[in-house]
Amino acid sequence: MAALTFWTGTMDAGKSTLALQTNHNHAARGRAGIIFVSNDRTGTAVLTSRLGLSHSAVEVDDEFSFWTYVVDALTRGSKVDYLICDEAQFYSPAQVEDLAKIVDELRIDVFCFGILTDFRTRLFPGAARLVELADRTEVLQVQALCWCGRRATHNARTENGVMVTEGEVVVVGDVEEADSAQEPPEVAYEVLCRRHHRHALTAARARAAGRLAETELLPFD
Ligand SMILES: Nc1ncnc2c1ncn2[C@@H]1O[C@H](COP(=O)(O)OP(=O)(O)O)[C@@H](O)[C@H]1O
Ligand SMILES: Cc1cn([C@H]2C[C@H](O)[C@@H](COP(=O)(O)O)O2)c(=O)[nH]c1=O
Repeated sequence: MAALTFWTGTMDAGKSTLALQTNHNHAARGRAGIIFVSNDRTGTAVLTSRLGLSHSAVEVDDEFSFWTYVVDALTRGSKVDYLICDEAQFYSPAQVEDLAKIVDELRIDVFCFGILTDFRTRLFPGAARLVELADRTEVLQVQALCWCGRRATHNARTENGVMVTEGEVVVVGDVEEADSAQEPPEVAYEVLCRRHHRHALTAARARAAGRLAETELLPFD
């Protein structure tokens, strides 16, 4: 039975890696899949993992219709057994509804990967619709860690090294450890536990305050 599965986790949790592994495992058994992505941080129409793997993909923009794309492919005689959908938080609710329709009406497996919440801790509309519609929502087992050692649950955005909680929701970027010897990046992300997100206490701020050496850091729980 086809299913809509949503794999989620913070930034840097391994979602794109799992997306590529999922594609590899299904393709290795002769199943035919299509890979979709939206706004990958390395460019257009490519799905990349920080572990170094990458794969060409179909770029999903605001106008894109999953339904039309897949029905066209089937009409042309292509076999489609599954879809891999990365950066799914950027899809619109209507696009997510199309994915559910593809599962139900065309009996194609859909595997989605994306973060749940933005830098303000609010759900992305696409991720919210996925949680509402998915047959299964799974959290990645690999834990991204806050600088304090707790499980990272939130994505923080920094601008010139300072954590911000206001701004455009979509700003493509990477997790980057600010190097004290260099200018901090204009925009970067850092994963934090809830407490340190609430306190806007990034690794750089903690280091500056001498907190990293204190009891805050250990024990890991
Ligand atoms: N040099 C490295 N050695 C081992 N693992 C790494 C290395 N660099 C990154 N990773 C792993 O890659 C993960 C990020 O994978 P990626 O698929 O790009 O994440 P996501 O799509 O969730 O943002 C990190 O959580 C880490 O486990
Ligand atoms: C929190 C947050 C993230 N983004 C962007 C930054 C990255 O380009 C992607 C997440 O990619 P990853 O593969 O999960 O690391 O999302 C954003 O635009 N707005 C945000 O609030």
